[in-house]
Amino acid sequence: MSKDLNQKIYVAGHRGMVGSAIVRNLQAKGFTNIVTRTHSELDLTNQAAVEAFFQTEKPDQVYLAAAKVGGIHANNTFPAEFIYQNLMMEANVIHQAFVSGVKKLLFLGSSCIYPKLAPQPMSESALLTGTLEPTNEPYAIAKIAGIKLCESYNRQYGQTHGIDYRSVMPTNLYGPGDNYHPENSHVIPALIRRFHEAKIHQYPEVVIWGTGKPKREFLYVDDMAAASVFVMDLEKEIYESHSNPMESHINVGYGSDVTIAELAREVANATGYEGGISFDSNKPDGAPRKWMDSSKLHGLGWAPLVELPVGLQSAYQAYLATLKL
Ligand SMILES: NC(=O)C1=CN([C@@H]2O[C@H](COP(=O)(O)OP(=O)(O)OC[C@H]3O[C@@H](n4cnc5c(N)ncnc54)[C@H](OP(=O)(O)O)[C@@H]3O)[C@@H](O)[C@H]2O)C=CC1
Ligand SMILES: C[C@H]1O[C@H](OP(=O)(O)OP(=O)(O)OC[C@H]2O[C@@H](n3cnc4c(=O)[nH]c(N)nc43)[C@H](O)[C@@H]2O)[C@@H](O)[C@@H](O)C1=O
Repeated sequence: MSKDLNQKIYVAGHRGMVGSAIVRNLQAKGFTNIVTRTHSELDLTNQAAVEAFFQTEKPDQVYLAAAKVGGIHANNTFPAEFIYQNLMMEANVIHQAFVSGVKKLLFLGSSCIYPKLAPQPMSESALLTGTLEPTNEPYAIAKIAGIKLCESYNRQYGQTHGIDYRSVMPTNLYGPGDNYHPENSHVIPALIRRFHEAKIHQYPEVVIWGTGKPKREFLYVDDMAAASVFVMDLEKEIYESHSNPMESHINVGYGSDVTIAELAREVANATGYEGGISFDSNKPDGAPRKWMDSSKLHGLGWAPLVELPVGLQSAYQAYLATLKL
């Protein structure tokens, strides 16, 4: 692990759920030179602005946790924004990082890069072996492009310029800093909000989108941040001993998954809601299952710490805190 606590680290997306957790993790480890810009200070889709930023700041390391992010409905409703903004942010940041001399970069992708019907659990080698889930194909294509940008810059310039750009593929994430929008968020923040409101207003029933049968694997955001810093800081020889240059991304999962119906009962428990639960099968289910094979990362020595019921309690407390702001 790198011991230089003064190296300049740019965390792109530092006000987002994952970016803010990465900043917390780095600060707890004693890193003192963390560079950040809000979206309004630096629009990462703007090539000239990104070039000027990198030429001025010349960071040593980059965590690329900025992205256009949303749940199944947002992905399905705004496909142009998801593909365009993510492609632009990735191309601008990865290229300008390279041009300005950044040696180490970590790109955050997503488990939706894998085919809709990939064998479970999904290993890194499942990439580009089948058709994607249609509700988030544009976002997934952009995330695959991010992986390929990192791989291509490593292949062409790794030896000559000493660069080492890595990609982590997170499973579905949740925790403090999440987006609680009623339609555009992911399932956990959506259900925390819906169950909380149902408890307060004593609604007899909460409606869950889809059939409740899809399975998802959920990882607490501070575990994701820890995994990101772990992968960034792994010695090159150790990282490469577990990866193939043509398959340089690495999965970050929790280890087990639950059905959406089981999740709904967990969220009801976490929020203290005692009414009924029903399912609206007119809403999309999305991928039937997205269970990650995280054995590569576990083999390198990383494991998650936060179990789902504990993480949901913490996420609920974080949601309640947002209501007092
Ligand atoms: N949440 C999840 O379940 C999962 C997330 N991921 C990936 O993890 C990463 C982080 O996601 P998460 O923290 O949840 O997302 P958030 O939406 O919480 O944060 C995204 C961040 O990106 C910033 N951002 C978006 N567009 C721009 C832009 N044009 N210029 C500058 N900054 C921009 C946002 O700033 P602002 O808010 O000001 O717009 C925000 O700080 C993403 O790459 C995402 O794809 C992967 C799998 C699952
Ligand atoms: C992280 C991942 O996130 C997205 O994919 P997804 O895994 O389908 O994520 P989701 O959290 O939105 O839904 C998970 C499941 O839950 C069900 N569900 C029930 N009720 C609600 C609900 O109220 N809101 C939401 N959003 N889903 C609900 C929903 O129908 C689905 O079956 C990608 O687009 C892509 O962005 C990506 O990478």
